[in-house]
Amino acid sequence: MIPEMIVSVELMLQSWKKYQAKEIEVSEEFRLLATDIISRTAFAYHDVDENKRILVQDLIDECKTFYIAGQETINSLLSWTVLLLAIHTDWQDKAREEVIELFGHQNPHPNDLSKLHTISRIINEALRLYPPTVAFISRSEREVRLGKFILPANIQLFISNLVVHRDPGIWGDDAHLFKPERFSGEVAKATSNNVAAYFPFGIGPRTCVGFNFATVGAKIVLIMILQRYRFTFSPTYVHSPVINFLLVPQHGIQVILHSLQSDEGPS
Ligand code: HEM
Repeated sequence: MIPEMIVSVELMLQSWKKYQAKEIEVSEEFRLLATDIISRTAFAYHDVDENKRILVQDLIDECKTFYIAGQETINSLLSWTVLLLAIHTDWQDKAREEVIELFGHQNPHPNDLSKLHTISRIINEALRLYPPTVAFISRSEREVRLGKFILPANIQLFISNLVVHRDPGIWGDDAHLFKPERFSGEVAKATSNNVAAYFPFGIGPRTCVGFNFATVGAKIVLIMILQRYRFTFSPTYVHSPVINFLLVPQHGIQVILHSLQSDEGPS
């Protein structure tokens, strides 16, 4: 899965060469990238045993689910993360130092992805402030006590992680600020022992099946961008997060790219 992800990112970065020192709208770029990554990874199933092959109708259904659940969520995560790093260039520099220390200018190696502590904290904090899926619905199977409330069986609960993720009672008075260092220890420490207060991928038995795919994918994309570019906030950007099913930037995300190396780029 990782080699296919790397090919997709390389193709995107090839096309970025024409934006050197210019503004680029990354949100649309990441939408196309996410489509390409999912196409290359999820649907290359060609088992020699015909009985094990996926049925065409099942394949179509899986395609719909994965494209809908996966494409825009990854796009949203990458877009907000790039925006936050374009604003907080100190964190961008720290992330790049970590990348260069681990991978130099080579493509990322799967074995070392777990050593990316700074980038993991940045992704966690981006998902806290801008969770792509801001809310989801669960159903109570039986009567249940929730704090001072008794919830009857069979009701639908609208659960918003966005609200909980920004609650100063849990995260402190700086709940609205980008501070990846919150995640330098356990989630329990960041949430004052309310581990269930951080759930960008949902919670419980229906938690997101694409969690690993999305976080590994996001790390690879960020590593490969950071190796090649510094990016800064563009004055044309207008901050307008809107909930259009997912949390998206209404007017896209414009940043300025500054190339860090010759036209050849990393090998
Ligand atoms: C940053 C990226 C992503 C975020 C924030 C995210 C978030 C979520 C959330 C909040 C849920 C609902 C969990 C619940 O109801 O408790 C969910 C479910 C799901 N996600 Fe993701 N997701 C992401 C990426 C992906 C990707 C890449 C895929 C597949 C390629 C995917 C596939 C699914 C599927 C199939 C479900 C339904 C699981 C079920 O109902 O059993 N997601 N996701």
